[in-house]
Amino acid sequence: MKKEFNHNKFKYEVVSPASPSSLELMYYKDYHNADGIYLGCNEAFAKFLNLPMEEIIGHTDIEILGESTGAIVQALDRELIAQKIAKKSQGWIRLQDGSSVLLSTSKSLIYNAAQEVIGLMGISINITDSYENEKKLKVREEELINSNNLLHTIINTVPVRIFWKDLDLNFLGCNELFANDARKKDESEIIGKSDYDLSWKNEAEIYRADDRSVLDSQIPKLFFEEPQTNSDGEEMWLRTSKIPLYDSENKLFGLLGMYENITHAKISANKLKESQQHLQAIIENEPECVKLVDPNGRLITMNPAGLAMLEAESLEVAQQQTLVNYMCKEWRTPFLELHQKVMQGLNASLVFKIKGLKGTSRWLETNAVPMRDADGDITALLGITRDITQRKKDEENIIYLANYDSLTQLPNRANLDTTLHNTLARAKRNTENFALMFLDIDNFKEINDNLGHDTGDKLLVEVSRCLTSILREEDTVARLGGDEFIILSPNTNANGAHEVAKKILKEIQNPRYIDDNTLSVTASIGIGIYPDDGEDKETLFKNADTAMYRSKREGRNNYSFFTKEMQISSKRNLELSHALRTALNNNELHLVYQPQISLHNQEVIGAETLLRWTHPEFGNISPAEFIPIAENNGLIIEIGEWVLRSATKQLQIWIDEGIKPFVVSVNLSAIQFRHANLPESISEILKENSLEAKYLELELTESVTAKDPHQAIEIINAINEIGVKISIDDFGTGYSNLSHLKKFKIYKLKIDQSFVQDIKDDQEDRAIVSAIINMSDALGLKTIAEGVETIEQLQYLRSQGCQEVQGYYFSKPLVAEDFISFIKKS
Ligand SMILES: Nc1nc2c(ncn2[C@@H]2O[C@@H]3COP(=O)(O)O[C@H]4[C@@H](O)[C@H](n5cnc6c(=O)[nH]c(N)nc65)O[C@@H]4COP(=O)(O)O[C@H]3[C@H]2O)c(=O)[nH]1
Repeated sequence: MKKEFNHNKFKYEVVSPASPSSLELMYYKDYHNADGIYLGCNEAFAKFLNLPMEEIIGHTDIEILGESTGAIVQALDRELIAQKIAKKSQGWIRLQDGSSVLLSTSKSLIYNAAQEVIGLMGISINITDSYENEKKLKVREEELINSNNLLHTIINTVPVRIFWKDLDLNFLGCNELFANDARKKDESEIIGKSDYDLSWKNEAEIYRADDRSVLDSQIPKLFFEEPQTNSDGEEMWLRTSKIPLYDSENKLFGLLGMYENITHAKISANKLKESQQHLQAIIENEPECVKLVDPNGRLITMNPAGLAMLEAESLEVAQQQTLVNYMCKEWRTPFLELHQKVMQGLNASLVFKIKGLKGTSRWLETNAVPMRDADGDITALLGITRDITQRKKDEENIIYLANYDSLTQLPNRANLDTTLHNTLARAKRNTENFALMFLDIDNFKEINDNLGHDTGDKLLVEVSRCLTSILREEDTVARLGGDEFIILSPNTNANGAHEVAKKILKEIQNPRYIDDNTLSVTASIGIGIYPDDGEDKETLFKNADTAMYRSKREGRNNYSFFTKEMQISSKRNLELSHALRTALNNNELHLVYQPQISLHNQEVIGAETLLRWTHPEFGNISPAEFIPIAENNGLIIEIGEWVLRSATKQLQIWIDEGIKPFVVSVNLSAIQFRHANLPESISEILKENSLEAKYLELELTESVTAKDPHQAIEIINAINEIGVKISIDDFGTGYSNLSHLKKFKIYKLKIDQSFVQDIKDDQEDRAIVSAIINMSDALGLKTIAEGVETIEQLQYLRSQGCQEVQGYYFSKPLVAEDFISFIKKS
């Protein structure tokens, strides 16, 4: 049977006293039977469950809280009842609306008189909110701890010294690095101390002044550099920032200071600055231009030497135009190419010409390299530029000197060679003619010798001017040296050359007033025409030269074209010249002797020695042909000596053989005559052959003595001193000066055979012969006539008082044996 529960009483006694607290949930349940029917609860409980009282009282937990929560509550209740203990517990329960609440519950058991548990009373407090608050608080606390830890870690990890001070400038805290700098264990030894208490006492006042200024102004002072002395007395450099500190109410309570030790950086920076200054000083004083040009070709900077080259008073003035505008036009593109090359990372150099702001032109040579930033990107062109104007001038001068004749400023041989080379190439290409002329001023040596080299030089300059003015622009006049000029006339045939040569001969004769002398000169010209007279440089040169000699031979003041006949003769000349070199050794030379007869008694009084050359291939070659060749190739000295030696030797042999001594005359070439040791050589030869000097006579042509009469007198005197006689050959053909003739110690004049030949018919020749004999007589000289072939000639000569003769009339030149027979016969 169900035991009735006096719930009204219970309600009064148990629920009421607790009811003042609206937070406490009170209830009691009947557990007389096991279902735990609610017998009562307070308003708060009903409100908590959001149920009217009548839906609670008389109902079980399963009915009120639902199957699962109700069963759990009932199980807990039953556990208490079984254990017969009251219990305070906390636990979540899930309400019918799905929400969960945390209840702090105290449950007490209700006994009947028989001490049997008949019910249970519970008081619960909904602590869900306080639990949540507590949880949030805990999270915040943890966050705070974490951020504190983080801050602490940061403060002690960053490589920056950090400290903070109060308004009295005492330390409130610091990081480990700061404590370390102050040689303290940690911040505990810093807190409360001032800068005066730390190792940087000396700087304390500076720091505090900074602190005060930050606190007074409440304006942060950032990144300033200041010194510090550490406890070891070493000076350090700091980069410091100081910031005012505010509390949560925005009230200033101190300052935060941070600094980095920048001693190393400072030293490096100082060193860098120092070396930069050093470098700057070098660049400023560098005599070469140092410049930086940006990628767009604008001048970034330039040293004074560079500004001077641009004739700019300052960098700003120089920067008013882009650098390329200073270049002379033809150098702008190469300069832009150089700039581009450097901007692509290559080194480059260039020689170019600029015009400065004041108009001065300069040659410059630049070496340019790319300048890169820390990332390796090219930011500018660095150029070192030197002024090479003088070098260029020198080079031009050298090129000029190498190509132009310094006296006349005409192209020289080297220059002519190049021009000739080009003219040849063009003429070949276009099948054109051109003329090459050799021009030699007639008797220039006499002008030089008589009027002096200065006058000679001035004359050459005048002649050069004359030639240049006559010729076309495309013609070239070159001076080869001395009085030799070359005229190169492109696109000119023989007719054209003919006109040019005529014009030159006419104009060159114009009188010129030089150094108080009025000079009128003539010239001899030789002309070669391409391609007829030579298809290459050498042949043309040679042939024009040959033609020029023809002009000379033909009396000067004229021009000659090169001819086939000259070509043959020049070929033969060349061959003979070669053959002559071996003639002596091959015994191809021998002497013949032509008797000289006294008209007084018809006796042989002498012999003229004449040279003969018999070549195995060319046969007998006339001395008139080979002597000039020997003179040209220099063999005349050797051959002349051989003649002298052989003739004197032969005479001595004859004398030794008992022949009555007579005089042998030997022809002396002009070259032999002027050879330095002629007198010594004659003495030696005479000595060698033990011949008395009086038996030797030397024949000189008139021209030999005419060339340099003063020198000729000296040589003749020296020969006379040895005792050797001298006669003048071919007299009458040259330009002998009678006054000079008197001074020469000669003893005989030889009348040239050209006068003798026509004596019979030519009145003029007769007059000349007669005049020579008379003059010779007057000067106390003997006369001999050569080339006497007829009795008429002989008679005339005798009638005029000529003393000696030689010629075919008496005998041809004879070999030694025949000559001796001739003597013996006569
Ligand atoms: N028509 C004609 N000719 C006659 C007559 N009598 C002599 N002759 C030639 O006339 C030339 C005279 O010699 P030259 O006037 O000294 O002219 C010489 C002389 O200048 C030069 N010569 C010859 N031998 C020597 C030498 O050993 N040394 C040098 N330097 N010159 C030489 O060569 C020239 C020519 O010599 P050659 O041919 O031997 O010619 C010789 C001689 O053979 C004559 O009655 N009628």
